[in-house]
Amino acid sequence: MTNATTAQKADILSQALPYIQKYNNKTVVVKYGGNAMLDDELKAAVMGDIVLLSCIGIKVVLVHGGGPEISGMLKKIGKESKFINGLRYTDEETRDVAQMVLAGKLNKDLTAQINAQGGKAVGLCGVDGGMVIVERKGGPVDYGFVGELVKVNPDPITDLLDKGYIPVITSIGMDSSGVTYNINADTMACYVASALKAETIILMTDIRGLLRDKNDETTLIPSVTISQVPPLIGQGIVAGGMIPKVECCVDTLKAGVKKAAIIDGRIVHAILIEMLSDEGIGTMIYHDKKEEA
Ligand SMILES: Nc1ncnc2c1ncn2[C@@H]1O[C@H](COP(=O)(O)OP(=O)(O)O)[C@@H](O)[C@H]1O
Ligand SMILES: CC(=O)N[C@@H](CCC(=O)OP(=O)(O)O)C(=O)O
Repeated sequence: MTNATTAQKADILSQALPYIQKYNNKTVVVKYGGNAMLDDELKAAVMGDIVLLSCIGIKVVLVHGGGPEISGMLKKIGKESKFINGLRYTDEETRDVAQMVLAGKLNKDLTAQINAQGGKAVGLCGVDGGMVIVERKGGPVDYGFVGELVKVNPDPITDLLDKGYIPVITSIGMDSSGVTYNINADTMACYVASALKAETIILMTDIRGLLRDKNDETTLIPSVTISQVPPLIGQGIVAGGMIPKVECCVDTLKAGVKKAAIIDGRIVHAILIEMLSDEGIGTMIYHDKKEEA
């Protein structure tokens, strides 16, 4: 589009009007993380898109992870990362590293980038304002200091949104006695979007979307319904880090979020294409009966 004439640019802008109207004053949760967050140029473009969405009256909440950066820091201190079902096994030292990397480094870097591009961002994690209360994740597998939801207090987020700020939230929570926990960032995005009853949740990742064969990008599944998800996991088609993503989409839809999509964060302006055009990219997850909310 660099060679577009002024008239073409005006035309594209005017085509975005219905979408701008559709999302005006609505809450949209964007999850960003993984390898899609490692490229500085791409990261700056994503933060620019977030600022743009905020400027056109959309209440954007950015939830971010930083798994590769946590793994990198653990490696520096001589610790190997271990994942079970897409979740990091988090001993106490790993929890401390995750907290430092996510809440200390990445949250402030992303907040700074948005502010530098003219946005008004405030960086938080689930501990701030007692926003995300969790307990140690139960079940047959011990994940260590991985948190599972007890409750979300969305007030700090809605207060910021009402004042025109962009909340930038990372995936550390606390229990009722003040112990902090590591949370998968997709799961955190689900907690936040569900509590806010957001219009849409968009998960940006480093792959085209949900694939029938994860090694073949031509096998993109453009849409699935909630009831099609468990068999996809059961048959091993959805595995690893894709599990918390699809589960996040299903849980948010069940909580009343209208639209959930997994999109390719490596595509420049992927969020704008997804939100402000008819060109759905990636995979959309729907309710079984309602094709489009
Ligand atoms: N069916 C599938 N379709 C797409 N990706 C899949 C699938 N099953 C497993 N994956 C893996 O899930 C990864 C995305 O999860 P993850 O690496 O945790 O993302 P992020 O770091 O962006 O949160 C993909 O890169 C891919 O390797
Ligand atoms: C429990 C758990 O797995 N926590 C994640 C939190 C970060 C994350 O999810 O980051 P991405 O979105 O970049 O993958 C972790 O430690 O890697």
